[in-house]
Amino acid sequence: MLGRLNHVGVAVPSVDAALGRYRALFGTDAVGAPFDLEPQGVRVCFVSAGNTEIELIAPLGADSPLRGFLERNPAGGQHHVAYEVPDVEAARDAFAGLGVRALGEPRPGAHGSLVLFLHPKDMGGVLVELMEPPAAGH
Ligand SMILES: CC[C@H](C(=O)O)C(=O)SCCNC(=O)CCNC(=O)[C@H](O)C(C)(C)COP(=O)(O)OP(=O)(O)OC[C@H]1O[C@@H](n2cnc3c(N)ncnc32)[C@H](O)[C@@H]1OP(=O)(O)O
Ligand SMILES: [Co+2]
Repeated sequence: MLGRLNHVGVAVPSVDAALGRYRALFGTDAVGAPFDLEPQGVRVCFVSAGNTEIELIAPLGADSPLRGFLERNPAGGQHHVAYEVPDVEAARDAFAGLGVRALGEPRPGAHGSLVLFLHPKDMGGVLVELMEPPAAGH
């Protein structure tokens, strides 16, 4: 049901403040440029980690889905894992058949392709992001 691990989401209080640490950990060239994804309520920066990526995310706006997580974990922490699936809606239906709840509707994510989240309480305590493979160049 799940394909390649695309990224690991790491919540931080401030993406921009975290960049120095990630440049030291992975090298300057591995760290992309931060950008705002307002419809998803997050500021994002991707860090290349060889066979996958780290997605640094910080809250953007009062209704950000990260607010509760950062209240519980003020220093930040590992937030979600994102797996590629060929068709997000088909995957949602397959998971629904297993009793796994989707959170909201499919929406364009940080790579421009459709993403959808599965409830951590139905996934062994892990917030799982389903994402369609990004187009070349994303
Ligand atoms: C889309 C852009 C980008 C991309 O890759 O393209 C992103 O990845 S953006 C990532 C941010 N967006 C989201 O996370 C959207 C989906 N998330 C949500 O809808 C909420 O964050 C939700 C419902 C997972 C959690 O909401 P909230 O923090 O308000 O907490 P709740 O009280 O409703 O939590 C219920 C229950 O779940 C546990 N929980 C919460 N977050 C996580 C987590 N990240 N990992 C594991 N478990 C989590 C929480 O502790 C509660 O447990 P309980 O035992 O009931 O206390
Ligand atoms: Co993500």
